[in-house]
Amino acid sequence: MHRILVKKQSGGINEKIRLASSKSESNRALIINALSGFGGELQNLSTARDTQTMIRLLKSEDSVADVLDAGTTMRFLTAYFAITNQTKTMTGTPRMCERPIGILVDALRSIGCEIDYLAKEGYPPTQLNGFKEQKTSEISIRGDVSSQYISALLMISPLLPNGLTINLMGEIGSIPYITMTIKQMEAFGVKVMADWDSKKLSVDPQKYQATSYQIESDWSGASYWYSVVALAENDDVEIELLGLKENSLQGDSVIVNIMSELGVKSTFTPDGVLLQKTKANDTFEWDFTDCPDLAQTVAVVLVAKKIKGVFTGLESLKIKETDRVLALQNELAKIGGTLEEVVAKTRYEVNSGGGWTATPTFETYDDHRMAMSFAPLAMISDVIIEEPGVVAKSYPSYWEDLGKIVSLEELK
Ligand SMILES: O=C(O)C1=C[C@@H](OP(=O)(O)O)[C@@H](O)[C@H](O)C1
Ligand SMILES: C=C(OP(=O)(O)O)C(=O)O
Repeated sequence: MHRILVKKQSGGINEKIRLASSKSESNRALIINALSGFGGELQNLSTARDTQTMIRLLKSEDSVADVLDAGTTMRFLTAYFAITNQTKTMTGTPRMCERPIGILVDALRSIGCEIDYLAKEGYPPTQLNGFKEQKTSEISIRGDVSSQYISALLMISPLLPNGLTINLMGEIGSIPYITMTIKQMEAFGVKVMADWDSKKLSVDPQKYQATSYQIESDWSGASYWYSVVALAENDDVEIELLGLKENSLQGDSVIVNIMSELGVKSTFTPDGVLLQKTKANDTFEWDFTDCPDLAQTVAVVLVAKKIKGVFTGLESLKIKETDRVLALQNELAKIGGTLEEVVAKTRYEVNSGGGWTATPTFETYDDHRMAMSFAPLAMISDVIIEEPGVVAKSYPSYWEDLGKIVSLEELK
């Protein structure tokens, strides 16, 4: 078992951090570039394991594609391999094989792809057996389980001989990730007709144009730096995050607004964004439907700063790298916090108790965001993070970067 001690940092901070690149943008650019014939030039591709896995599997001629724990890689490659008529076994970690894929498989089957389940109906591993002819050009798909199914279908749709119309059913989660997909498709010369009032996305048959594409830094990764500033007890704290843009494709850039209520002022600079301390509100309410990956960051900040919170839109958290609601409940308890479901499956309250005295040790549940959300508590006390290597999924240089402002010690 590996553990890392993150030592309390109470001094002033004046630091510039070059943020890691976005794995979400990288994985879309890689799929779209592959569909354009691999002719483009992708700049600032992420070093995240999820992206490196995508690169490896796009090149591999192996009949088995093991995506490890990468959700986008699983969903995007399933659609990509299916539609490009490749025979592949799609698999991943035990947790990946508990993350549903049935909605995507049903949609691909109705379009004309041959796909079998190799273990449990609705879940990986799957066997992709090719695509002969398009059976339909209009499908309906639930929008409340994962937007990744919709992004996966959108990206392959220009290649379908009759194009594709996708009717989105029910609530739609993670919409900014769908618009990110659409904008990246457009950057490669493809037009998508999106009618959000009637929840209809249509794509005519078209060719992607290979192009040069620059990937932005990662706003989800930026959120942990916002935590550092929000939790700092010293007012003399300034961190400039390099590589971020105000007009981002990433919905997680909403962290700017969230943290403006929790004690962090953002000022955009020519190189990125400057974070400074400001006063926090006493209460906080947010709907995370559009930005599920920020929920852990914000929950930790609320408990540590003793700000009472109300969270909605957490439905998808239970089927991510771990059940993030349960993981948060377990670990927040170690700092006197609670995340309580007050209205079944919709409304949660975040409360804080008396705080903590001994050095807390946080488990990470094979979830990079658990490690990265809890480590900034070092602005208040020493903390120990178990299995710190989990950060490799999205932000491999997280500890190296954090080490610029705090002392880290590997424990046996
Ligand atoms: O499309 C993407 O890049 C992602 C979409 C989101 O998933 P869901 O659509 O399953 O919420 C998000 O949580 C994930 O980290 C990345
Ligand atoms: C949920 C995440 O990723 P994925 O679904 O792509 O595994 C994440 O990065 O927080």
